[in-house]
Amino acid sequence: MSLACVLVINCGSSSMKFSVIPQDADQPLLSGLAERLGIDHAVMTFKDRDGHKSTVALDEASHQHALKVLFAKLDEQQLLTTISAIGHRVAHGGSDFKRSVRVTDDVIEKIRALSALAPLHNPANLIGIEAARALLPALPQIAVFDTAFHQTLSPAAYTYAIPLEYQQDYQVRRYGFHGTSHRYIAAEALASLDLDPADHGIVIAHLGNGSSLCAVQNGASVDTSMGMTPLEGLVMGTRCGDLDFGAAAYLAKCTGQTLDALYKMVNNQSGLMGISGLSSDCRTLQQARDAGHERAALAIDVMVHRLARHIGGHVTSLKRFDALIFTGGIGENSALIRELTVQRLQALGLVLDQERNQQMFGGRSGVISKAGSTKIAVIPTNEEKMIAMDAMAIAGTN
Ligand SMILES: Nc1ncnc2c1ncn2[C@@H]1O[C@H](COP(=O)(O)OP(=O)(O)O)[C@@H](O)[C@H]1O
Ligand SMILES: CC(=O)OP(=O)(O)O
Ligand SMILES: [Mg+2]
Repeated sequence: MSLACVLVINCGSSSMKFSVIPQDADQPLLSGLAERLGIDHAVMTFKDRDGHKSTVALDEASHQHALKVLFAKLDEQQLLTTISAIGHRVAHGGSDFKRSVRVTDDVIEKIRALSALAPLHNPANLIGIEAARALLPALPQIAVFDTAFHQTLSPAAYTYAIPLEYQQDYQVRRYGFHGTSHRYIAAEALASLDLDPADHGIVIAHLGNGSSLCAVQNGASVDTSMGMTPLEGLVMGTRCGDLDFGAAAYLAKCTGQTLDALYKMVNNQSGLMGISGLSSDCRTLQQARDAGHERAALAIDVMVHRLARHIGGHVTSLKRFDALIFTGGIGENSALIRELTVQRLQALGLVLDQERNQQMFGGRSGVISKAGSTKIAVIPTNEEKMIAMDAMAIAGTN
């Protein structure tokens, strides 16, 4: 085994995920997560190649400090010298970035300029890039954008129906997110579902804390549910997804809240959390629903209703419909959400195999539809692997 590894860094608003991936193997040598950054009681969890976990408290709840602790750990485990490139997840690449790129001063400035379009994500991504640059200045850094895979959307799919000047002057349009995950799943599906590379159509449901759908025609994204920001579309952990702008304007008038306050409300206090009043976590809500918690049950119903409705919409953006694929923490693990969703899709010819559905969790992959149905499958996503592959390709050729 060659020792060359890619360090993958995914800085979220309050977390930092990382993974050390060898060039010639799938399994990370070390991976983990720093949580509660910017809040308090921040902790960092490491998982070694055998799956053993250890957790340390962070003295300082910042991304910079979390990166320092990570680099100290890499040094202690003699992994630091194996790293030959660093790959970063960047949420918003706007119209500037159609593919992954090597980070330069100019790239950093463009990512900074796009921060207004992804205020929860891009500033955190930049902290990761700048801290890694300061700590390991000699290594090539590669930015991998959530938006890049959706650059194939047609104007019909990305244009909002407001005066076109706003798109021309302010780049207000649909960009879409989770593209690294959708790209990975689209490639995996080709082989595992035996699709014709030149003639296929699939809908991917990436359901995690943030959730989005993607319609993929012959390997290219043709439609997606997230918009100019990662707020639009499906019901998520704390994000409301689609909301009538009229309702927001009415609320602003009735409650006297500013636009900023309402923007925080729809991003941070809505979705599953807002409806249930209990939690943003799907697992917690499923347990509460089983115990008779009415608002938890309503939150799940609303999420599933929106999901099925959008899947139907995304099918209309395809020329043919070969498969519905579930991925992400909820999509990969929740037999209940998959069952409730597919129940609503009978008109599309989707029929679930109950037994197979129940067996699909914890990283398993397979078809969960009955014979004769349009295929339904679960495929675990791997954004880190995709980021590592891009980083290796770009670092190796530059
Ligand atoms: N067994 C499970 N059943 C239902 N939901 C689950 C299960 N395991 C994880 N989830 C849900 O997955 C979501 C997190 O998804 P994930 O993709 O890991 O998040 P992130 O977007 O932060 O990467 C949470 O809502 C969590 O409750
Ligand atoms: C873009 C987005 O929603 O990302 P996440 O799922 O990490 O919040
Ligand atoms: Mg996610």
